Amino acid sequence: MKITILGAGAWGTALAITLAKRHEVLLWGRNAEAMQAAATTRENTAYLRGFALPPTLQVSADFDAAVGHVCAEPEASLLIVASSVAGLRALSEQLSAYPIPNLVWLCKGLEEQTRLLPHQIVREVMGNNLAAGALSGPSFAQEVAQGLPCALTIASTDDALCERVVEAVHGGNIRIYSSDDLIGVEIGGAVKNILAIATGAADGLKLGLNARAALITRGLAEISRLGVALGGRAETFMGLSGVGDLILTCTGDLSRNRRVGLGLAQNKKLDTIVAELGHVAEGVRCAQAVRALAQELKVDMPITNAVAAALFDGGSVQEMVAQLLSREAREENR
Ligand SMILES: NC(=O)C1=CN([C@@H]2O[C@H](COP(=O)(O)OP(=O)(O)OC[C@H]3O[C@@H](n4cnc5c(N)ncnc54)[C@H](O)[C@@H]3O)[C@@H](O)[C@H]2O)C=CC1
Ligand SMILES: O=C(CO)COP(=O)(O)O
Repeated sequence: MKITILGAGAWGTALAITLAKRHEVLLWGRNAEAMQAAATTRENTAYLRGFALPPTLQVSADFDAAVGHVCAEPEASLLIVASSVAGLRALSEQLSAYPIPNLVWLCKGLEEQTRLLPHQIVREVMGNNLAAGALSGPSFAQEVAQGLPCALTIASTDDALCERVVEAVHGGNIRIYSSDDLIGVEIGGAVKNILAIATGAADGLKLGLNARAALITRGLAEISRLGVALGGRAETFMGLSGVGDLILTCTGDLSRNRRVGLGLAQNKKLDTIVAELGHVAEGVRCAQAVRALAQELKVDMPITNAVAAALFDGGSVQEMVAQLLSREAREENR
């Protein structure tokens, strides 16, 4: 199969390395100099240092050639957008000029200004008729690049697209499950990043494993409440893109979002933490949007609110913890 991956960040590069073992893969990045260097040194030093790009993997900064790679054979190709949420709209607009056969995106979050989920951005720009979906689930780029086992969910209402993604990605050490609950899968992927910031902060403050378990569990309740209010299905949040990715991101030190929380606990400034990461932390970008959406829908999301306050309202993580602990007692399942 011919596969183009648009976006040569950590995740796009890791997936390209993996899929190039089985398919004709082209990895596109917008920085021509960096792509030229990656093509020559066979390493993406800016985003995924230490992992060799397979000799068969094509690397390019030529957008037209990258999209042409998959448009020529629509029956045997897949286009994957691996940018951050912030880049999805611009890339969708660029793609509108091409006869795209099918499209998958990997980003997790809400668009900051519009509060839209990735599938809503794609539909707004490219219309409803495109075969499209989100590939999500617990998947640290570095582990996937190493070839370690991983399970993901492809979410789309288009069965043929799900089959195409299974054909392209399932196999070796990667398992792909399908779901038609796009809202549920995308809400799980977006909100877990905010909860990973909270858990990183709690761990950084050395609040203990009990606190960590409580945050993850009550975080799952927040994801589920918001997701159901938006039309997602409760069972989705018990799956890979819900509790699966939540556990990974809250507990794994490879998580950039968790590292934001750890940095806040050291009283570092948010700007400094983000600059040191060198990668996107989507939880920072969408915490305000999720807080506003929850308020609008009257969904109770105290952990999300506390994280947004610590990030943007001048609060400290110590205050965040105090605020959460001072809440009144309540029934667990309401
Ligand atoms: N790194 C990981 O382990 C995983 C990341 N994700 C998600 O995938 C998305 C990308 O993550 P990473 O690759 O890790 O981020 P990264 O920070 O390593 O790279 C971000 C990529 O997005 C590109 N980008 C940003 N704005 C763009 C624009 N306007 N036009 C074109 N490209 C643009 C950057 O050039 C870069 O290639 C995020 O939404 C992240 O939450 C999902 C699963 C795993
Ligand atoms: O989504 C991820 C793993 O599934 C990566 O999480 P971070 O963006 O926090 O590193």
